[in-house]
Amino acid sequence: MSTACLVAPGLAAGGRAAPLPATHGSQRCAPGAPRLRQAAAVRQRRRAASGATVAAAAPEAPARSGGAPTDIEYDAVIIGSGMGGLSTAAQMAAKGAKVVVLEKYIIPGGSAAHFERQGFKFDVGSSMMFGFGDQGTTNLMTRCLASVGKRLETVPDPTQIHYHLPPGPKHPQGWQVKVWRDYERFIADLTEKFPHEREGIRKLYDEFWKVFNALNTLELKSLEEPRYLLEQFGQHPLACLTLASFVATNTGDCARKWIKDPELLRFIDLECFLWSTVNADLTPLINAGMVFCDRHYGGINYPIGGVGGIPEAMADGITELGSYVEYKANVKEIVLEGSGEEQRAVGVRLADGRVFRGKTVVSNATRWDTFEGMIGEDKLPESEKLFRNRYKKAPSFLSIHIGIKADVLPPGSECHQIIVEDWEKMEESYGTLFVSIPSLLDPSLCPEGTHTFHAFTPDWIDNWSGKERVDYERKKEEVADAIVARLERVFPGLKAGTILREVGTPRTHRRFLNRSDGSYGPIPSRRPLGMLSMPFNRTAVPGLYCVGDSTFPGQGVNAVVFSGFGCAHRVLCDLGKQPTLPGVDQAYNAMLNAVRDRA
Ligand SMILES: NC(=O)c1ccc[n+]([C@@H]2O[C@H](COP(=O)([O-])OP(=O)(O)OC[C@H]3O[C@@H](n4cnc5c(N)ncnc54)[C@H](O)[C@@H]3O)[C@@H](O)[C@H]2O)c1
Ligand SMILES: CC(C)=CCC/C(C)=C/C=C/C(C)=C/C=C/C(C)=C/C=C/C=C(C)/C=C/C=C(C)/C=C/C=C(\C)CCC=C(C)C
Repeated sequence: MSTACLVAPGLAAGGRAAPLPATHGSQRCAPGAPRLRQAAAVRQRRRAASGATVAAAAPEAPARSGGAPTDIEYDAVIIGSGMGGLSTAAQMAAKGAKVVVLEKYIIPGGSAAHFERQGFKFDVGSSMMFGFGDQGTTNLMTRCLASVGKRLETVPDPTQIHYHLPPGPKHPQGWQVKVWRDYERFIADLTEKFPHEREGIRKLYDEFWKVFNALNTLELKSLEEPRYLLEQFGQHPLACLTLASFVATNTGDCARKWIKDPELLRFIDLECFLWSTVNADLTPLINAGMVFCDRHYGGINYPIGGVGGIPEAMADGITELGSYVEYKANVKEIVLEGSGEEQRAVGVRLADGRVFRGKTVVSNATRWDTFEGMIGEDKLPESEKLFRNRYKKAPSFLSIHIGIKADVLPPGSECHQIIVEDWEKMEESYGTLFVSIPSLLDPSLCPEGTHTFHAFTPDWIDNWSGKERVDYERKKEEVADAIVARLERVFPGLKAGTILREVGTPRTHRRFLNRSDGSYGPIPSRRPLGMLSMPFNRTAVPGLYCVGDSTFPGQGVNAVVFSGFGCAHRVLCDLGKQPTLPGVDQAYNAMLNAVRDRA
């Protein structure tokens, strides 16, 4: 059985979990409450929530599907209800636009959905949630939900990650470190492992704060829109100049400026790899600033009832604002009208023959699926050829969802853990093991005395191609057994304590998430020019926009939500629903394209 074929969504309603105090300078966070107290509090809040009046996610996700009319022209026809597509729809609907989101699957969320088996609720993919803070401007999840009148109860995670690391010259037995929500505690623990790098560690992580503090002052909108940029430069010149000075920088350059120890540099590579799937040299510094600081500022927060509650709440909010989310709507073609340079996207055609017309079309599918599948390889614009030279598909994942007996977990286990046994194999298939146990934060996800345990590791579709059903099923179990055996080092008794297990492969991801080769997203084929290499939302086809992890800033739920904020803003300007500066707009975008073509 595959990872994401049947879903019974259901989640809690209720008020927001009490935020942890933030103070680094003024912005660092205290560690979360002890686990047991926290779990009891969650149960109590869930009980209270059943009678709560706070606007929150409603459980019946796909209930409103099926009613989107085909006889109107939408402001935007949005392909895909991943968090990129939904956040675009939410921002547009909140500004009074009429949109329709067309989703091939039966529920919203894409990589950020969840599914249920025998009383265990599992996240399909995403489980480490950034952007749920309630201060600043980088709390994109909170703000996106709020734009459609929703707010989810979340549980603060006291750590972002517990790393289990391989032996090295300074640590012949291997070593461990936890990224605490409390910034100073994390820095102190890391410094204890590398006392000779005390100053470098502080300087490097302080550099990330410069980026984050700048981002956290700006209103976050489309970087393709000059009026907004000019306003931001006018209101926050220092923040904008700081970001401008970092736009072309990668994290590796910055790391080597401050750190010399090769083992510590490998750790910085891993800090990047775990979310960007590439090492520090290929990871834009601006993205790193966002990830390495928001985990201490807004913190990592788990939505009670499961990650899939986020897209469900968004879909509800969008429909409540008079727009539409349509499931089992498989877009086969982007309809183009006109000829030559005049050709523009005017709608989409579904597999069942229905046509939805729009003033604009926004694709949340990957760029490969959008241009190969829905437009045609023969019509590939030059800019997309350039994209394919610069970016390739990241591997997919092998996913093992396990329902386990609670006593398998060592006392004090953290929700998110990473295991690397050999630095040389970190980036290889099956090299790094990722573990997520969200029931540690939200016990409502599974029966009492059990936990939901999701282990995953990078894997390529080629490892699974051309296999007959029986061989495919056998290989799935063999590979999963080998990974479970390796996990036993950290979780002794995992195999014996397994109640149920389901294995998903890159083929599963391709089939259910509709992502080319099941890929996690684009990764640079060569050193990128910081954030400048990745395309924004406009495409070379007039009227067609892309959103999601094929656009700046790339993979990550909060990242694709940012791309949704940017996309909605750009589309609304192009529709004349938000102010822009027409003459300057054209010149600015021509200049931006010229710079990016050379990037
Ligand atoms: N934080 C974590 O722990 C974690 C883990 C895994 C993934 N992620 C990230 O979550 C992010 C979510 O990304 P996203 O919004 O860009 O994409 P997505 O893949 O989540 O969503 C795309 C949606 O488009 C739909 N779709 C594709 N082709 C279609 C078609 N022809 N017709 C109709 N619908 C179609 C898919 O079914 C899917 O629902 C990704 O960046 C991923 O890397 C995060
Ligand atoms: C004109 C121009 C261009 C410029 C000028 C200057 C300026 C003003 C600039 C500005 C800029 C900006 C605004 C930017 C922004 C940015 C952003 C927002 C970014 C964001 C990012 C984010 C990210 C990247 C995120 C990510 C995350 C992720 C991916 C996560 C993941 C996770 C995982 C996978 C984990 C798992 C683990 C375990 C389970 C263990």
